[in-house]
Amino acid sequence: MKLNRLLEQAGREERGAEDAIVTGFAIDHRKVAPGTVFGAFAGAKVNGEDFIDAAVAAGAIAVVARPGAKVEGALHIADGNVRKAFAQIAAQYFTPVPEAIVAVTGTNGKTSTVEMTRQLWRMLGERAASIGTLGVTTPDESVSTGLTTPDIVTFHANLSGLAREGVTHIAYEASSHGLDQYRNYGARVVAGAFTNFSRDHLDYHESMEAYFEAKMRLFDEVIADDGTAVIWADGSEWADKARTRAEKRGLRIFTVGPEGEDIRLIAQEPSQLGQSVEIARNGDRRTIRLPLIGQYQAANALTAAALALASGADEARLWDAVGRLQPVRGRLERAVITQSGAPVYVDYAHTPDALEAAIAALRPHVNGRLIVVFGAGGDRDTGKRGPMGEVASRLADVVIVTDDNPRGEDPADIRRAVMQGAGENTREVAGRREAIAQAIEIIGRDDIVLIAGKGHEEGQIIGSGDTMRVLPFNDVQVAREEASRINAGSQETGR
Ligand SMILES: CC(=O)N[C@H]1[C@@H](OP(=O)(O)OP(=O)(O)OC[C@H]2O[C@@H](n3ccc(=O)[nH]c3=O)[C@H](O)[C@@H]2O)O[C@H](CO)[C@@H](O)[C@@H]1O[C@H](C)C(=O)N[C@@H](C)C(=O)N[C@H](CCC(=O)O)C(=O)O
Ligand SMILES: Nc1ncnc2c1ncn2[C@@H]1O[C@H](COP(=O)(O)OP(=O)(O)OP(=O)(O)O)[C@@H](O)[C@H]1O
Ligand SMILES: N[C@H](CCC[C@H](N)C(=O)O)C(=O)O
Ligand SMILES: [Mg+2]
Repeated sequence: MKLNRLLEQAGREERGAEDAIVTGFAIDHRKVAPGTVFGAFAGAKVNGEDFIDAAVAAGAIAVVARPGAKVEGALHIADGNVRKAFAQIAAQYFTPVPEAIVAVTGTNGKTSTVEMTRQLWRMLGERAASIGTLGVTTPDESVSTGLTTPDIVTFHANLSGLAREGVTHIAYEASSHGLDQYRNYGARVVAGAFTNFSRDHLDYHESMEAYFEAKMRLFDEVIADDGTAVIWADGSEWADKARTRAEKRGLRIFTVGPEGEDIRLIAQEPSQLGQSVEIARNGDRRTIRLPLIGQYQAANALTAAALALASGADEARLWDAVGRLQPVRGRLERAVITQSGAPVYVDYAHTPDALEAAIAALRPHVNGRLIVVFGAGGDRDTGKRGPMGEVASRLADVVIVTDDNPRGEDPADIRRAVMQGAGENTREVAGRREAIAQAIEIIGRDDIVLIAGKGHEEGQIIGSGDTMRVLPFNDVQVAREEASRINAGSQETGR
């Protein structure tokens, strides 16, 4: 595509050589090829401007950079907001895109909600995909990207690649990091949901207000002018604030939840393998049998239903589809039933609020003790560790604090920080496999084990920088292995 045509479409004033043709986009100079538009971003680790010369030498024909940056040998597209300008131009290049794009933000529930939205669309006969922590999931496959919101080039390339494959509906996860860095800016988003807001990522955002501001970029800038803001309305202060922001922008408001006006959650009744959910919608009451346990999963399912409605789904068939939702990988997933008949669940709770929600989800199903195994990730928000210890210790019966992804930190230091918030019912066990084994060893017939924090993850990240290693580790698999090892051992000893 001609560079000048692209710039014109993006509403830019700059013009390059008449015959210049754009062949791609890159934000890493090592990915520049002849004809690339390079984005020089000032990052957390290094300054992309240091690589402008190298990018031009590799064939970049235009560089999006701050007005003060030095660009020689290529067109300087100067903008004070480099990431946003780059996203706007890239969006003109990567076309077509799916007709219905929706986004989900919030501290917890993004992955679950995008996955459920994808499932609903699929049951309604659409060719749907999702992009998020679980990777890019299409009608045919699932591919990991390593990030919740991929980088801007990967994101746009995926949108247009999927559209070319015939995907018409996409739900993506808008992480606060992604929103803050305009990693998903540019494409037309017809609806966006705000699930909830609580403590996380304060290593990056520094204050709850700054973290909230990053999330609000979804309503302020990402959703299309005529789009819909879906808000989980639970009466919390943050839900109200989110609503005010969406109203200010002039978006259509769709509220769902116990305080919701468009879908009101009236009652939830847990059953053996799921729950019945009573809602009011357009003056009618209806009960949905949801094959998923836990209040939070109902919240995510209803938010997904709201997104489907906001993007034009046929309501006559929607509620039946909600009743057929499948569990999301690593979210209250039952890993194994031990020899004693007690289940072991794996969940991705890695914030105090999520731990509380996961424990609350399982509580109605426990007659004996709820045993929780978890830790906290290294090189991430340190202030959430004590509160996670406190929540688990207060709400579970037995707590085993162990390692998550230690990254660049000493795992003993992380465990100690978690233990600070915990009480008498909590013990510390180094090594996640050993901790899982100990939980399964003490499980009784009426007990339930919850292994929290890593969910679907396939590896354990140890070390950082050049010494970083990812050791294969999946909680579901380890729980199965330990359960069968312990089972075999007890048969041998005749226990
Ligand atoms: C702190 C953070 O968010 N960092 C992300 C960010 O990097 P950055 O812009 O700060 O980049 P940098 O490494 O300082 O480099 C600056 C620029 O120079 C370029 N560069 C760098 C080196 C070089 O040799 N040549 C070159 O051109 C880089 O490509 C970059 O454009 O942008 C990169 C590309 O988009 C991301 O890969 C990177 O994610 C890092 C690896 C990361 O760990 N991110 C986590 C914290 C994250 O984003 N998590 C959220 C999930 C949160 C949740 O689920 O709740 C996510 O969305 O995944
Ligand atoms: N609606 C919700 N309210 C409270 N907690 C929730 C909710 N949905 C999920 N959780 C908890 O948060 C965990 C993570 O869920 P999910 O992966 O859907 O969230 P996420 O927002 O994508 O997380 P991440 O920030 O890591 O991408 C779940 O395993 C569960 O413990
Ligand atoms: N998306 C989350 C994942 C945390 C998962 C947990 N296992 C950890 O490593 O901290 C984050 O980047 O904070
Ligand atoms: Mg996620």
